[in-house]
Amino acid sequence: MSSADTAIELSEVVHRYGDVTAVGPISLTVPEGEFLVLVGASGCGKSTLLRLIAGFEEPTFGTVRAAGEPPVPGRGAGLVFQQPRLFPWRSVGGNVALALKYAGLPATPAHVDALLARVGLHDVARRRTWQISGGQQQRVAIARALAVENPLLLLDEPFAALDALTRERLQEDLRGFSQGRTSVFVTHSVDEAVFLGTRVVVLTPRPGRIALDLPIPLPRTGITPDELRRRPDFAALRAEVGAAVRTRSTEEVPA
Ligand SMILES: Nc1ncnc2c1ncn2[C@@H]1O[C@H](COP(=O)(O)OP(=O)(O)OP(=O)(O)O)[C@@H](O)[C@H]1O
Repeated sequence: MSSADTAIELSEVVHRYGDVTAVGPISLTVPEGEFLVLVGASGCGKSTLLRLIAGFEEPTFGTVRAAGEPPVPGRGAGLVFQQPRLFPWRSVGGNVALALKYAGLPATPAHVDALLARVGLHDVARRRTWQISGGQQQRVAIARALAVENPLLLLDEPFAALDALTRERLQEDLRGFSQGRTSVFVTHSVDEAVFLGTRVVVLTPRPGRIALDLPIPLPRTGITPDELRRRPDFAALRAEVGAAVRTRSTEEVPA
């Protein structure tokens, strides 16, 4: 693969917090346009890996490259967390406008409206963030992440705090928002991983290493979520990922 096709490259990455080795060694190449999902037991280092890719952490050993360069926090990547982390003193549109400004882009009402329309929020730009639902707040967080031009989307359990129906709807829509972009998504949910990912990586318990690296060759268009979930190959992939998560969760891996 040429480096032009590589969005993210981790080479022999180890990350330690003091004496605790949280991650690694991990080597991983993520091609452009891939939707990579990281799954694993609590504390196995998924968020640490995402923070390394975002440039919020520096690896103790090894190298991390995003678009061929060491990642710079706040540049080139849009982040979405479990909590929407919106500014309550700003309107919905004001939150998106701030992200556009921060990305060095014009924060005109037309730009803001276009981003909100992309995440299905056509008519809430003037509302305060507490006047919209939790699912809508998370859509604003996604719009804000999409404000960066051609962003790498880094999502850390973004739907974990939502009710099941809202979560399903957002999963479905995220498949659309992320089309043509590179995404890395962290979750505990095996079903969510197989539904969203074009590739699923299961991590071992701490220190997080790759236990399973599985391509997900399921159709992404022209099929309803219900049809997709009813396919035998969806069930088979879910079983394979589930087995890897359970196996690795019960083994003792020394720190
Ligand atoms: N800032 C920190 N200082 C010290 N230890 C940390 C720090 N952040 C994370 N850790 C430890 O590193 C390990 C990996 O944490 P991390 O949050 O990356 O795991 P995770 O897989 O995302 O967990 P969860 O699924 O519970 O969110 C854990 O043992 C955690 O306690």
